[in-house]
Amino acid sequence: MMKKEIITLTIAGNDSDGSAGMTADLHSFYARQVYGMGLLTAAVAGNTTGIYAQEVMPVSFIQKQFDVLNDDFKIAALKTGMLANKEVIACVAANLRKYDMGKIVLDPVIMTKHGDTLLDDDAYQAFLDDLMPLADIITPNFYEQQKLTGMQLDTKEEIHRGAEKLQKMGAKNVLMKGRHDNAAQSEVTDILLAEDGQFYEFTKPFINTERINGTGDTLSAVIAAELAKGRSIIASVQTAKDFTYEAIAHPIEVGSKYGPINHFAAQEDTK
Ligand SMILES: Nc1ncnc2c1ncn2[C@@H]1O[C@H](COP(=O)(O)OP(=O)(O)O)[C@@H](O)[C@H]1O
Ligand SMILES: Cc1ncc(COP(=O)(O)O)c(N)n1
Repeated sequence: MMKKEIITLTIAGNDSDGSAGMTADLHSFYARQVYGMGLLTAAVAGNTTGIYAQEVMPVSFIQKQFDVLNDDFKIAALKTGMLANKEVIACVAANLRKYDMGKIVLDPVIMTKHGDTLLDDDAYQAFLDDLMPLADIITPNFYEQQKLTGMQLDTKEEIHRGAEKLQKMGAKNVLMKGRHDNAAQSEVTDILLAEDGQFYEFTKPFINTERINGTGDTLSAVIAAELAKGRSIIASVQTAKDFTYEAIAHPIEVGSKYGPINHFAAQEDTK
């Protein structure tokens, strides 16, 4: 009998150098053995030194991708990445309400590691109002946590309060990714506020490297892949944290500056 594949979707921008965005998501889906599909919202012209141009897809084209995918496939889980502006957010939110596309992982992509902006300033409110209530899990990094909560989150207590604020806005589970900007730190701890109101910590050693393009995409894509398989939030986050760590820990030589992470090694080393 033919094997029925588990379909996982990324709704994201493509980064031409393959380090981040849709390409990193598809690498991650493949490595976690789910069938990956890509609904394109935007494309950026980038390499390991930066992003030099970006184009947003017309909303009518994004709508068409939602319609044709839902006509033909049963999607088990999805993640969102670069959504660019409030018109794209409105389109994505309307379709996530219209179609049942399984579990929803919201990765609030705002800025790249080089400091290039991937979401308009006037789109945060739409993100909070229209998308947060639909999320099974949201995965903000340290910078995005401050932007979305409007709070300064330095201590663990403050991070807990910030996570509770995001959960009250509608996200069922909130994963507050840890800081990794201090060369002297020994660990990176991500804090999950789960649906049951409990906090869980996921800790790995800190790796002092500039080759971390696509870490956030990889983490959220693996969470989506594992949720698509029917695993729990906690098990999915644990696998995603382990996978992303292995991918950072085995550097590969691609490009001259802020390189990508290693999905090949992570595939072999993550259970
Ligand atoms: N230098 C690092 N050493 C170890 N883990 C890291 C490092 N950088 C990021 N991570 C981990 O990678 C995952 C993605 O986090 P992050 O890089 O903050 O996301 P983003 O790409 O959205 O900024 C998290 O689990 C985080 O803990
Ligand atoms: C098109 C696109 N989407 C998302 C990211 C975020 O990348 P990261 O995972 O490093 O935060 C990116 N750099 N480019």
